[in-house]
Amino acid sequence: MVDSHSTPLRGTITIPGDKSISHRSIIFGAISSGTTTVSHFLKSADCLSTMQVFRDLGVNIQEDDDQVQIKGLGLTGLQEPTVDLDMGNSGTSTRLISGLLAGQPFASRMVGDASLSKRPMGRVIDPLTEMGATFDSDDRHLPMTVHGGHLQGMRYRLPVASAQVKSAVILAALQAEGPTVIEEPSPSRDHTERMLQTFSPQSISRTAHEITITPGQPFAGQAIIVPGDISSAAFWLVAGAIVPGSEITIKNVGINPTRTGILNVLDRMGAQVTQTNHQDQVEPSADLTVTFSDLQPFEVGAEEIPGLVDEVPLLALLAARANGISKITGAEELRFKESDRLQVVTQEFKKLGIQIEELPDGLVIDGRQPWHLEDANLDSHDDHRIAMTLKIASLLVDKPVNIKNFEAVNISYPTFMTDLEHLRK
Ligand SMILES: O=C(O)C1=C[C@@H](OP(=O)(O)O)[C@@H](O)[C@H](O)C1
Ligand SMILES: C=C(OP(=O)(O)O)C(=O)O
Repeated sequence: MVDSHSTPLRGTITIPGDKSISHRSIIFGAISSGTTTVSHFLKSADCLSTMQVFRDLGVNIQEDDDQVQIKGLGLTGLQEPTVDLDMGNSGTSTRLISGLLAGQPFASRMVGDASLSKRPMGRVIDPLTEMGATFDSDDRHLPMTVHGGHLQGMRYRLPVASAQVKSAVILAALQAEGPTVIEEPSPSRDHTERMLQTFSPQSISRTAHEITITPGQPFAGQAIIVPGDISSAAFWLVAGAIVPGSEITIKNVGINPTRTGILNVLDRMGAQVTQTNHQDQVEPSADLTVTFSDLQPFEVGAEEIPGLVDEVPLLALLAARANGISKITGAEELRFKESDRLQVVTQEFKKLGIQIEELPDGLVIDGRQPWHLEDANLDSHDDHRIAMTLKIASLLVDKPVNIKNFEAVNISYPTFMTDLEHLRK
């Protein structure tokens, strides 16, 4: 697609529902008794993959605009699939559903697209095997068949701070014999824990560093309202902070503290972001308003990465507009996402003339150097977050640029361009 120099972004938008919470609402709805209704469900390709997988496991799911109704079958009511379970592009679907299927009395074969088939699955195969499931896989990648087993509870310390791995172990532990205790090296997003607390409060207890799962408890269907996705809001928070003259309000954004790392970094940079209209249901939310401001450089290290893991490409863009050298380290996990996001951000930002250096575990960016467009053919590498980051970057380029496979935005934010057009008016 072709773009030209942009005007300030001004106005108010309501962004789509949170991707992580939308996936989990289907999973917990499916394994509960009774009906679960989900409002403001994210109808993006990733969440539709999760929805189709549960239909293939025999669950009745009805859709009406952004409302979804799930008729739960309980933990023992899922049916053996007669087709391959297609996870599309979604790491979250694959890893969380692997945990659930690890305890089911049948075999399920999971497949995915080219990008997902390159992503590591050993991180769920190892703990789930330790609990009693068995896996056939292509060198610990998709396609992968999980043979559900009779699971035993265990004590497990996560080797990486990953909400997907933690959630896979939680979903398996609900079906195990005896309790499971999970220790986290540093806190990752806790949507699974909060949802479990809502659907089945007796199943979970937690302290600052440990989660204990008690199997065999009842699950009751719920009415879930999904807040806006802070990882989608982040594109507008960054756009508002870097495009001169901008002021953007984003309504009803999820501000779970395990997800708000981007707000902390913006604050340290001197960006102006205000919060109003706080709500607190299963997940806290607020309206966020950002205004253009001068930005100071920042440093982000390993301990902050889990709270902003999907926002690292956007942090690189913020750094490229800051008045100094910024450094991101401890981010090697970025190499295992839809693309190698450290390598791809470096490659694509260099085309914009941004001073960026790739580290084994991060990035160094000098925002003081003016940008010079060196190559107008940008490439999303089929990665939704790269596509949207490059689109926001292109707002500051006064020549047309192309973004190859921009359609990747459909993975998490199908209405991204509609919201951009609204803010440009
Ligand atoms: O649990 C989740 O919903 C997610 C966890 C994160 O992945 P990791 O668990 O691999 O860090 C994140 O990058 C992904 O977009 C969504
Ligand atoms: C990494 C992401 O998602 P997933 O792991 O579910 O593919 C993402 O949305 O940036």
